[in-house]
Amino acid sequence: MTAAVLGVIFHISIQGIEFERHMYTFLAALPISFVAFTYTFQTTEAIHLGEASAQAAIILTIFLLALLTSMSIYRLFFHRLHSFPGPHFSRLSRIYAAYLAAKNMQFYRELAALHFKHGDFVRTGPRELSIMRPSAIPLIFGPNTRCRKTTWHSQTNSNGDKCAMTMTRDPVQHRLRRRAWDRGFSMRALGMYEPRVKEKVDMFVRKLSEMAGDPVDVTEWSMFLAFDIMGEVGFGKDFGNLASGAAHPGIQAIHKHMNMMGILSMMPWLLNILGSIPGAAKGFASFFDFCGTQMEEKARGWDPQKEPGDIASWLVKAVMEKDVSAPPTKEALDDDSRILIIAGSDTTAATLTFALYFLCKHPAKQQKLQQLLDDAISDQKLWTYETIKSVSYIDDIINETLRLCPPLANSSPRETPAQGIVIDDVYIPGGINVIIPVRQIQRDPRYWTKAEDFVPERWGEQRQDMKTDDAPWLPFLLGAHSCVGKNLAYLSLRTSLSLIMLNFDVGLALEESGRDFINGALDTVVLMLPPLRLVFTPRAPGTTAV
Ligand code: HEM
Repeated sequence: MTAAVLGVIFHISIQGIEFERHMYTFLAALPISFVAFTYTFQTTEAIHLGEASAQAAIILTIFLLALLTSMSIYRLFFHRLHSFPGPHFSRLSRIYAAYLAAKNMQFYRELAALHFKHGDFVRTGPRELSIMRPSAIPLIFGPNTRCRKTTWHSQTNSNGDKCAMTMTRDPVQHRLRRRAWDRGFSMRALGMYEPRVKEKVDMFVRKLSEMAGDPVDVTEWSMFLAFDIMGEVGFGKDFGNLASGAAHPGIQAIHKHMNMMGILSMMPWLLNILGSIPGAAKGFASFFDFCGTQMEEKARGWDPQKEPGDIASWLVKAVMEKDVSAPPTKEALDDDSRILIIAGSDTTAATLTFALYFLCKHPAKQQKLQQLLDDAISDQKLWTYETIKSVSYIDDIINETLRLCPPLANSSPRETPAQGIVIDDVYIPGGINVIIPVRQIQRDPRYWTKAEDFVPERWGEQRQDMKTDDAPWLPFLLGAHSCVGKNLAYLSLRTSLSLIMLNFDVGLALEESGRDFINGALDTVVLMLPPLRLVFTPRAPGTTAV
C-alpha cells in the first residue's frame, strides 16, 4: 500500500519538472533500490536472500505500477491537452509516435493522415501537438516568439556547454554562438567559397559526361557532390567522394544509423540515455571520430595571420581568440563539426535530386530553363555565378522543389511558454511541445493553388495570381534558429542546376518510372531518398552553350 501511495506521490512531484532529462538517473536508481531493499529486508527481518529479493521486487513493481497507472489516468483524462484530438495511444506515451515513425519510416505521411482525420491540431504525444495553421508559424518560430527549444534538443547532451550551437536551448547562448557561424556564412566568406563550389560541380559534370547515356543513380551522386562541397567549404578538405565514386566511410557510418535516429528522435530521452551508456552509441563512433579529427587538424593548422578559408576555421578562430561566440568546450566544438556535415550535405543533396526528378517529369520546364540559361550565357567559358544568379527561374525551381519536398519534412519541436499561446482562437497551454508539419502545410490546398503540382512559375510571373506570398513556406524555418547555411545551399544548387542544364538533357532511365523514388523517401530527421536512375545526354551542338 505504501509503495502504491509513493508511486502516486512521485508522479505528482515530478509534474513541474522536465522529467525526461532525469530518466537515466531514474532508471539507474531502480536496480540500486532493488539491491538496497533486498539488503534491508535481509538484515532487518532476518530472512534469506531469495525471500528478501522477492519482497523487494514486489515493492518496486507496485511502486512502478502505481506510477504508470497514475500517469496514464492523468494523461488520458486530466492532462491540459485532453481536449485535443489524436490517436488514443499517443495520449499515453510517445512510444506510439515512435511506432508510427518506425512503421514505414515515413512519419510525414502518418502525420498527414492524422491531420486529415483529426483536423489542424493533433495530439501526437502526451504533451505533443502538431499544428497545421499558418498563423502558428510566427508565434512558434518568429523573431519575437516566447517558445523555446525542448528535450528533443537535449538528445545528444543536455548540457548546453557540451552540445552543438543548434542544440543549445538557452536563447542567449544560442545567439552568441550563432555569431561564430554567421561569420562563416557572410557574403565575403561566400564569395571565397564560390569558385571552390564551382570546381566541385565541374568535376561532377565531368563524371556525368563519362557516364553519359548510361543510367546514373542521382541520389548517390548528388550525395557525393554535396559531401565534397561540404568537405571543401566546411573543412577545406577533399572528402574524395566524386573522385572515387564511392561514399566516404564517415558518411556511410552516419547513413547506416539514420533510421534509428528517425525513430528514436520521437523519444529524445531514450537517445539521451543511450548516449549516456558507455558503448551504446558505438555505431556512430567512426563518424564522431572522423568529425573530431577534422576539428583537431583545423586547430593544429591554425594560423592567426590568415583569414579563415572554411566554416570550421571560423569556429576554431572563435575558440583560439576566446571570443564570446566560441563553442565553450571541446565536446561542443566536435558536435558543431557533426552538425556542419549533416546539416549541409543531406539537405542540399536531397534538394538537387528532387529538383532533377521534377525537371525530368516536366520536360517543358527543363527546356524553358535551358533556353533561359542559353540566353544568359552564350559561351560556357563565360559562366559566372553573377550571371546565372540573374536567371531567376533557377530559384523558382529550387523554391518549388523545397515546397513539395522539404528535406526536413517536419519542424523540430518548440515548447510553449508557461502562460501558453493562442493560435487563431485556440488556446495552447504552457509546457507543450509543438511542431509544424512543414511538408503538409506546404501542400495544403487551402493556401496553395494547384497544391500538389510542380509549378515553378508560382514563384515568378504567377506570383500574384497564385498568392504565393500569402502561403506558408518554411523549408529553412525562420527566426533566430533558421538555417544558417541557406545562402550556401542556394549557391550550391544554382551552380549545380545551371551547369547540369547547360550541358545535358536529363531524362528518366528506361526502367525508371520515378514512382518508388517519389513515394519512398524515408523520414530520418533529414529525408533519405531511394535511388533515382537518370540518363544524362550531352546537349546537341547548337543547343548547348559549351
Ligand atoms: C536545401 C538545403 C537546406 C535546407 C532545406 C535546410 C534546412 C534547415 C532547417 C529547416 C533548419 C532548422 C532546423 C531546426 O532547428 O528545426 C536548418 C538549420 C541549420 N542549417 Fe540548414 N538547410 C539546408 C542547407 C544547409 C547548409 C548547406 C548548411 C551548411 C552547413 C546548413 C546548416 C544549418 C545549421 C548549422 C543549422 C542550425 C541553425 C541554428 O540552429 O541556428 N544548412 N536548416
